[in-house]
Order: sequence, then structure tokens, then C-alpha cells
Amino acid sequence: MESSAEATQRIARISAHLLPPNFQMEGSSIVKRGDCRAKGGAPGFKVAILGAAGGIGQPLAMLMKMNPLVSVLHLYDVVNTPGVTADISHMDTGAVVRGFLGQPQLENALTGMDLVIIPAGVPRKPGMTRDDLFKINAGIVRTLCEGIAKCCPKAVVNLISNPVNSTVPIAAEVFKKAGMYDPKRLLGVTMLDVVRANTFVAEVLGLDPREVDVPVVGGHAGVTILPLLSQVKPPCSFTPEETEYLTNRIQDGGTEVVQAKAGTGSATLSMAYAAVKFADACLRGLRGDAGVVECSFVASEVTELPFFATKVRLGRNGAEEVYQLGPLNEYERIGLEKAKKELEASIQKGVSFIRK
Ligand SMILES: NC(=O)c1ccc[n+]([C@@H]2O[C@H](COP(=O)([O-])OP(=O)(O)OC[C@H]3O[C@@H](n4cnc5c(N)ncnc54)[C@H](O)[C@@H]3O)[C@@H](O)[C@H]2O)c1
Ligand SMILES: O=C(O)C[C@H](O)C(=O)O
Repeated sequence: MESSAEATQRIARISAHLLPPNFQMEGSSIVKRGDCRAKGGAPGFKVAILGAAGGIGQPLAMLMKMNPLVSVLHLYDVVNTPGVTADISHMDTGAVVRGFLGQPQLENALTGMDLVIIPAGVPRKPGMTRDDLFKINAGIVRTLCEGIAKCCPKAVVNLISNPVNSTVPIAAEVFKKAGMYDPKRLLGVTMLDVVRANTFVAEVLGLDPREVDVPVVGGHAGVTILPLLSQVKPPCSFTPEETEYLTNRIQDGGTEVVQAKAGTGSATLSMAYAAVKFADACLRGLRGDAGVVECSFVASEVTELPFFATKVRLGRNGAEEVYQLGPLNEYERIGLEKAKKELEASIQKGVSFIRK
């Protein structure tokens, strides 16, 4: 049987063979030749994307390469990273890009990272719930988080892989087991729900979506996605029909895309946009900017559940402050009870997966 050292060498050989002429292997990672700035330490943050060759991963990698706060961008996947890395590295922006292929290169991909974004795992097909992805994605998230615990325990983690309501508790349990869990640094990405809510509400109000801010709380699946339409900025009111239409459309936004894609996947482009919006907010927080506030699924004491999505203030240590829900109307109070019931089971499922 092939040892792990042999596997590393074999993948390094394959990777080297696939590299374009201006790339070389450095240890088991792919770097651009003459790439002094990576070593010289250009100002900025080091960011890794795990699942970088996927439907979300590729546009996310492209957009992060355009982000001026990023100095080093590591692209990790179990397939196709040499091609994606070569392609993205031609963009004339500041970040240095390195590719990492397969499990033996995971540790090199993660070492020294400030922010790790995880869109690795299978997406839904029509007729599936996000929970149907648990079987495959739970194990993927566990392995990747074990790598983070070992190689970059201080990194802020943005977890995209579904079902987020369970994968975030899985990550927390892996980190607890490793003795490095810092709840502030583990953030479930629910930004796409906010992006959708801003878009759909703006449509109804006849506004530019960039002027609209809709808090979306709870979690990231069906009824756990709870838009707080009574707290929309700029202040406005909705008829009961508009409230029903908007709440349903925001809760079913993911399914709308899954059905339209008809078996070829789920939201990738809007998700990459949302992921970059959220990652950029995390990096501005890490830089020390004041007043960076976004919604995220985090460890929380806002309800009786151990995790809940609300607005959080992002700072040098991740989610430094978790905001309360604020005043809810009757419609939202009923929605909150439904959301909590489903969330409780999903959180427990994630916790049990590691504690079993
Ligand atoms: N949080 C959200 O709002 C949100 C939105 C959209 C999609 N998602 C979820 O994001 C995930 C990815 O979606 P996608 O459309 O990019 O899927 P995809 O299949 O196009 O890409 C997933 C990538 O993950 C890679 N991968 C698989 N196992 C891996 C491992 N062990 N290590 C590293 N990489 C691995 C695959 O090779 C693939 O390149 C899905 O679980 C999807 O449900 C979440
Ligand atoms: O709906 C999905 O399965 C993907 C994602 O969670 C989304 O909201 O688009």
C-alpha cells in the first residue's frame, strides 16, 4: 500500500507535470517562479479557500484575488487546483496565489492563514433538503477543521458548506476536541440570505438594493431563515401579503436557484459574491476597522440555543459582539419559534456526529 509520504511525492510529481512553465513546486505547494513578494510579506492578510475548484470556489477565488486586503491566497481542493491556480494567478492584482491539491497538501495550504473560507462539499439537487447533504459534507468539514486546528488555530473560519446549521456545530466540536476552540473565530456564512433579502425587499419597495439593509436571523435552511422585515432600513412598512411573499421568497431563495439549475447544482455566483462581501467584512474587522457589522451563524446566548444567526460586530478577534434580536412583531415571533424548533435538531445532529 502507498504510504502518505509516497502519496505526497506522487501528487507533487503529478502537480509539477501539470504546471505551466512559470510555476514550480515548493515542498508540496505550487508557487509562481520568482515570487519574492510572498516571502517579502506584502501588507495584507493570508487567506485560504478550501474547495477552491468548485462552483462557488472558482468565482470566490477570482473575487478574493481582486481584494486589496489579501496578500496571499491559497487555493485547496481535492481536484483541479493546478489549472484554477494558473488561471487566477494571471490576474494583475496584488495577491500572490498558490495551489494545493489533495489531502497530503492540506497542511501546507493552511499553515499561516489568517482567514479560511470553506465552500467544500456537495451541493443540492432538486427535491433535496440541505440536511440531505449531511452524510457527505459532515465528514468533509470534520477533516478540514482538523487541519485548521493543527495548522492555523488562530485563523478566522468562514463556513459555507451545507447544512450550515449542522456544519458549524461540527466545526465547534472538532475545535473543542483539539483544545483550541474560540467561538469568536467560527462564523457560519448566512450572507446570501441577507443579499437575497436586500434584493427582494428593494424590488418591492422600488429602491436600489444597495440602499436596503434587512437583518436575517436564525439559521440557513427553510424556516430557520428568518428575515426581520420590521427592522428594515430605511424604515418602511409592508402589507400582510407583502410580508408573506417576501418571507417565503427569502426562505426559498436557495431552492429557487436549485430548481432553475435543474440538477446541475445550487447557487454559486451569488454565493461567491456574498462570501466575498462577508470575507471582506471579516478582514476589515481583523484590520481593526470600527463598526463592521454583518449577520452570521455563531455561538450565541441570544436564544436558549447554542448557535444562532444575528448581527455580529466583526473585530480583530472575529465576532467580538453578538447583537440581540431587537423588537419583533407577532409574525416574526411565530417565525422565531418555528425556526428554533428546527435549529435545535440540526445543531444536535452536528454535535452528535463528533461526540458519538
Ligand atoms: N452557506 C450558503 O449560503 C451556501 C450557498 C450556496 C452553496 N452552499 C454550499 O456550498 C457547498 C459547495 O457548493 P458548490 O456549488 O461550490 O459545489 P461544487 O460541487 O461545485 O464544489 C465543491 C468543491 O468541493 C470540493 N471538495 C469535495 N471534497 C473536498 C475535500 N475533502 N476537501 C476540499 N475540497 C473538497 C470538490 O472537489 C468541489 O470542487 C455545498 O455544500 C453547498 O450546499 C452554501
Ligand atoms: O440552497 C442551497 O442548497 C444552497 C444554498 O444554501 C443557498 O441558499 O443557495
